[in-house]
Amino acid sequence: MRAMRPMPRAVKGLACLLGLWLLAPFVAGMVRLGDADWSGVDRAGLVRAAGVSMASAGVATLLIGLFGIPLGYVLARGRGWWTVWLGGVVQLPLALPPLAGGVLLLFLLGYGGPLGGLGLSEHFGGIVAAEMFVAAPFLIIAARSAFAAVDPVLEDVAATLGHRPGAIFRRVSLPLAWRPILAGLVLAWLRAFGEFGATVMLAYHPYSLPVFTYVAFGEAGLPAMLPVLAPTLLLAGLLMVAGHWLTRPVARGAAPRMAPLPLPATRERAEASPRHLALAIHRDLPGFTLDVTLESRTRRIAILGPSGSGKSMTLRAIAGLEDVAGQVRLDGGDLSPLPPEQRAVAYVPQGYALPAHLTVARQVTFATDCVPERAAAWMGALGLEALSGRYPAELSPGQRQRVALARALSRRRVDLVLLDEPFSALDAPLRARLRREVLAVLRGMEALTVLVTHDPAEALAMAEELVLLDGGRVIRAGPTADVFARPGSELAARLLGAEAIGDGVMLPDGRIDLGQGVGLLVRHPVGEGADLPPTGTRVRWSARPYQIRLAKDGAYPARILWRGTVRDGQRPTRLRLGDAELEILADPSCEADGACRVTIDPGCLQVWPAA
Ligand SMILES: Nc1ncnc2c1ncn2[C@@H]1O[C@H](COP(=O)(O)OP(=O)(O)OP(=O)(O)O)[C@@H](O)[C@H]1O
Repeated sequence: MRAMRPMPRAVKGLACLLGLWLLAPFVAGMVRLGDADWSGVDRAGLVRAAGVSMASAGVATLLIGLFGIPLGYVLARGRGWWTVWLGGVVQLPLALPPLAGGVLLLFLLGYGGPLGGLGLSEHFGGIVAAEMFVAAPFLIIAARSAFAAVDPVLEDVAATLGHRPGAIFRRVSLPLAWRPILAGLVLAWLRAFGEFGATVMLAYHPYSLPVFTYVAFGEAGLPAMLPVLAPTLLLAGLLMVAGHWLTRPVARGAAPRMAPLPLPATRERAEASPRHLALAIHRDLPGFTLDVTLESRTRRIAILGPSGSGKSMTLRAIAGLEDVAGQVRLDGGDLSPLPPEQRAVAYVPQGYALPAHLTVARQVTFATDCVPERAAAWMGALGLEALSGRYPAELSPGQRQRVALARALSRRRVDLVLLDEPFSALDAPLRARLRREVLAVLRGMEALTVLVTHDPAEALAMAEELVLLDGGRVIRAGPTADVFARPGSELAARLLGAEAIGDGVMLPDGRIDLGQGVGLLVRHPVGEGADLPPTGTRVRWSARPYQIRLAKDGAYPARILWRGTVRDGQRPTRLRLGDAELEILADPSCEADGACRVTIDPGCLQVWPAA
């Protein structure tokens, strides 16, 4: 459990003062208990009035809950002027003195009013109507805040798992918001139970408990009040205790048992055929425009880009969760008109989106078309079996990420696997193992995978095609090896991890003239010399710092300019190669100094025309 942080003294002092002020009238009443006059109390009338108040408050609260919970949801999720207007309207009864509220209700429900024919005036129904009017805002405001606190991404992910809006409301939004809503219902009942002003205007008869108290006060004065107040205090106290009990933390539910089967990927399967994804999507936001056009025939695409470049938005647009213009086509079929629950996607969002009220086992089996055996297999493969009864709050970020992965991959039918940084919270060995396992499963699936990542190595390991995004636009796309070899711009090269960058001029034999007689050999993955910038073009080139190695028999002469201290088993070393100065990570055991030779694999070089 989290350690308690000390509270500021001033805050505690102010809180206690208000608590004392609220308690003071009760103490004052207790002190006067001895003066209570029980003789003149109409006990039968008191019991009747208490019954009327309990029943009317109960009916009013039921109706308030039935209509107020949906209204709270609409206010929390709705957009536009009418939600603002509606939000103001529901607070009006709070702003009015209850007597004024009663007068307005009389205009509506009294004799001659538009709803006077209902005959609610001087009727039990009138008490309920008055209580609803004054007590409803308590529940609506509580429900609106409770729903607003539910992360909309949880609802989005539930939609991608096949749940329709009604089911999402019942299975995600309502359970997550339930405890504050229950507290709102208790408050509404208490307010309805104690309601006097509006009731006395609309329905003086039959006596509710507050009206009975008022009448008794008028007839017998203060000494008769204590016996009359006793049931009020008792009932209110009982309800508060019941409310506290109802809103206590819920007990842990038992996890369903599942018999694990081997993962689909462990069965030998040939890699499925490529799929055709065509994107032409556009979205204008204040300060950001997403404009992605992309055509790809492959099985696994990685989207790489700096933070805020639109990677997640693109993924969400493919899932149908983003309000974009344009089209998302898969194998020629237009997905754009389909809601997320009909797009057959396995979506792993960045924040994992695990509803707090479901155990790990229930999270993993949450999809409408979950295959329980597959879920069990994934739980085993991802090391989640021992955690199956835990709630998300009891998991580490890495464990939550694994649950989100298992949930997405346990669906029966998946056309698109959409992974938003699915391995980012995992430690390096687990990340490497999971990458391998997930890749093996993806190879065996018919689905097309779109992976969002910051990690060029992950993109290289997992994707056949690579898309580089910057500022909401595609700056380079193509086969992964091709994009790595020809990033096309310095920005793209840096996104791919280029750090050692030099200049040169293309020579006719597929080499780059680095100056001082050094001709750097470049091999294009598609074929020797193919698709290289034309001879004479000024180019920039790069390699990763660890891809330039000091070696006695290296192909190129170089000069060491500076050697740093060993860090993480490598020594940062600056050297001159031709006219370029490069920083590399050298093997610390290498003692070379001054003149040296280096080797660079021609296949790892990235080349692009200088701007
Ligand atoms: N409601 C909004 N109004 C204005 N801009 C928005 C809104 N929502 C998102 N953005 C902007 O859209 C851009 C793309 O967001 P997105 O989440 O797709 O980025 P990303 O590339 O996934 O970033 P990261 O790698 O940090 O997750 C960001 O620059 C963000 O500031």
